[in-house]
Amino acid sequence: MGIVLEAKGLTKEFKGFVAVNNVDLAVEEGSIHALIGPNGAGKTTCFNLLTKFLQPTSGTITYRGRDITRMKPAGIARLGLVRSFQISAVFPDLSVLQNVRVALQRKRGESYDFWRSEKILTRFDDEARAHVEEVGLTEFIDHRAGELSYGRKRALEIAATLALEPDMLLLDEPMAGMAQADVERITALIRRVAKNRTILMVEHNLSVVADLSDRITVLARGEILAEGDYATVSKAPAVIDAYIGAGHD
Ligand SMILES: Nc1ncnc2c1ncn2[C@@H]1O[C@H](COP(=O)(O)OP(=O)(O)OP(=O)(O)O)[C@@H](O)[C@H]1O
Repeated sequence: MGIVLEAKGLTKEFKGFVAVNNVDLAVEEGSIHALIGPNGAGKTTCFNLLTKFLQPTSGTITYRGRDITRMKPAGIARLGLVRSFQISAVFPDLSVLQNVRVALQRKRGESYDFWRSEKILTRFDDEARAHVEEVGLTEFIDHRAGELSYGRKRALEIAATLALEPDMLLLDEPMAGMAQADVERITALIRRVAKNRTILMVEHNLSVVADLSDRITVLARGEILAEGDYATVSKAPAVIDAYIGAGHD
């Protein structure tokens, strides 16, 4: 094992307001690591810094020992560090299979003209089917993505993300807006895709966090309050105070 993703002294200021303040974070290979904290703690900002959607004011980020601090999201995705697609990236009029195939074509199509070759399109189909199966959507493979339930759309989004062959997946509130049945389905799915990958997620649902995470980092006011497994962080007085003081949804 070892550290896959590491941030040191990560800081982000917005016009003098420090949203993330000197955060050190180390994500262990093969683990499920959660970033939690009350509203306004800086989780989203931190996530956007780690996925390179925002540039830090100061600090460094390394992925597998390589400095990625100044890289772009597409560049780190090629290294295997992939952020899950947003729901809006799922094409509602395409089928489940076609959506995953588009993701595969997008990845491979960068340097070659694959569109003309029937054989290669068929090969994409086989690969796409495997990803659809991995997320448990085989029975919906020919359904329009727009007809899927919210939770199944999220599963499709994860299948499209898997098409990019991530070693590490970054998930932004995977349970947001979900009914309990979907929460259970996506929890099982995350556990399954985590078997041979590393996962970092921002998540509000604390029972999901307790259930899934090997390690939890608690942020409040842009700083790390506590870190450890759920039993450890949930007992830390600073964490209890922060959640009670700031309110939580
Ligand atoms: N682009 C921005 N410009 C100015 N301030 C910002 C910007 N983005 C975030 N902030 C501020 O930084 C702080 C942290 O915000 P962030 O969204 O990272 O918190 P969070 O922990 O994700 O909160 P939530 O749980 O409510 O999503 C907040 O006070 C927010 O108002």
